[in-house]
Amino acid sequence: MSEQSAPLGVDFAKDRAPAVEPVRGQGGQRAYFSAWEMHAYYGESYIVQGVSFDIREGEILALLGRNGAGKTSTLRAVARLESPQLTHGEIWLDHKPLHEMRAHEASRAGLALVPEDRRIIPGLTVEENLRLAQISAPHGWSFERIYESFPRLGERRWQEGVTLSGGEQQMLAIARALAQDIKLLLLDEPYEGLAPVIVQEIERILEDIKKLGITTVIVEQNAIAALHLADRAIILDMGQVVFDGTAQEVIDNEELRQQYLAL
Ligand SMILES: Nc1ncnc2c1ncn2[C@@H]1O[C@H](COP(=O)(O)OP(=O)(O)OP(=O)(O)O)[C@@H](O)[C@H]1O
Repeated sequence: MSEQSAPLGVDFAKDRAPAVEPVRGQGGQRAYFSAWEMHAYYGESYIVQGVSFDIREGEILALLGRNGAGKTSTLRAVARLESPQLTHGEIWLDHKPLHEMRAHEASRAGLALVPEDRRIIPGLTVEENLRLAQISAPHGWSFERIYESFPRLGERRWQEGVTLSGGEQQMLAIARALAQDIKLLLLDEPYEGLAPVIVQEIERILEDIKKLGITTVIVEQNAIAALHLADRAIILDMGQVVFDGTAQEVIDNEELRQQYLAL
């Protein structure tokens, strides 16, 4: 069966329609976001091996681990991209079953992935890239608000997006997510390959996003920077969750950092 024609691939979903969100949070509360027992494969390669985590509304979660631990794969599975293929598990966002959706439906349900390679559309200006994000309602931030928060983008609104510097492209990728009405922002290595001065600028933007209470997952090689931003952290190792706690607990636990983050 080709990936294109594959069913949603979540084995439990065959037995239940419509899906009913289970109560799993602490004290019988449903979490705002909940991933439960996600298993995902690239072809025969079993990469995401039973990953579960919850996020409260407005929280920032750092998703950490060494190279190859499965962080990007976990984000991609949550975003419902075709690869890796989710074969089992439940993913709920604000009571909506993402595991029953394809990527474009998950996006409409409020999920925005800012991928590591930023995916700026060639041939389009900064503003056209943003306009594309607002092709269907509901919209998020207005252009005015985006250009106020990202003045560099305002100055370059008529410039072709792919000719921006790496840091400006990262800003455009984040701004494009905010132009939609999002409930969960997934950031994959937002500081990757950027000069320290640009990292500081992106950090300031992410601090603003935090103040606005946008629920966010951040994957970052620069774990210390991510931990300073985050409220909570999970650590992955070989496709499994080996730690789930507060960001401060990771900062304070040198043994844990050495074992799983080489810090
Ligand atoms: N398209 C793919 N096909 C097959 N295997 C893949 C594919 N993409 C990633 N993998 C494998 O899945 C594992 C997890 O990769 P992933 O990119 O999720 O890790 P990561 O924690 O994000 O690492 P990094 O920090 O290096 O980006 C790795 O062993 C990787 O080689």
